Amino acid sequence: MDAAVLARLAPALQARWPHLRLRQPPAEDALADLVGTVAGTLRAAVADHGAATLAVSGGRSPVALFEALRTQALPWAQLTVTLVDERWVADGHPDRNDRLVREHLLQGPAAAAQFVPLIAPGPLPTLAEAAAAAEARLAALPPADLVLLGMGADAHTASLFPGSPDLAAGLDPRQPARVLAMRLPDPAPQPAHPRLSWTLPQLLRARALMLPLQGADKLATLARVVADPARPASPAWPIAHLLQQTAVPFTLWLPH
Ligand SMILES: O=C1O[C@H](COP(=O)(O)O)[C@@H](O)[C@H](O)[C@H]1O
Repeated sequence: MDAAVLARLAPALQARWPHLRLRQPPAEDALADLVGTVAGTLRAAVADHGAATLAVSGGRSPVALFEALRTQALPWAQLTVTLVDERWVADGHPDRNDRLVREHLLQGPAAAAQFVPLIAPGPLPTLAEAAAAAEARLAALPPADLVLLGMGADAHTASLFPGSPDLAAGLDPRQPARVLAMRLPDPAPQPAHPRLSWTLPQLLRARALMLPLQGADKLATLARVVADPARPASPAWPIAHLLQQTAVPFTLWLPH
């Protein structure tokens, strides 16, 4: 991404959404800053109420964070880890977000954490059955102490995809469901599996939201979201629904 566009992004974000907590550490400190903040938030939650719930995103971006986080001295046995979205594809498939979490986060001492996948291991249920089972599993969990969000270059977050026929339901502030089946828009983004996704109200039950953003394409998208003069929180920009809200502290990492 053009350095000049990046230089304008942080001030533009802060002007539009002054409540956002922006972090822009030097490149060599970026991962340590992110891991330290995540670990500190989880330790504080355990100190406060004896346990912590961390909800993570899938995709490829979190791999470095997961591999660094799992080396942290955390009270792993007091942690519950879950996912904000899942791809509806067979158990063990390389595109499954739970596989990513098991392989890159829940290793070594971190394996002591309780993991609550959105789709149970075993034969793949129908999408509707998977959504109903995920709803029941999430209902049994306390609100997340921390949600680690991801964002696609199309401005989706969790699996709230622009153009999905299920997006309006997912972004409805009165939506009672914690998780919904999300059919993909046409043309479908890759990997083109239908999804399960946390809804906006479920994301906003969290105590903290964090988004580490990297990649020129995603920064360019964010620049377009901020520059939308009329309605940044439109169905075209699912991420903006989280950036604009003031109920839950939102920390955003930008590259330096
Ligand atoms: O499909 C997904 O995309 C987003 C972003 O993924 P990335 O590969 O660009 O990091 C991710 O946050 C979401 O959990 C995932 O299912």
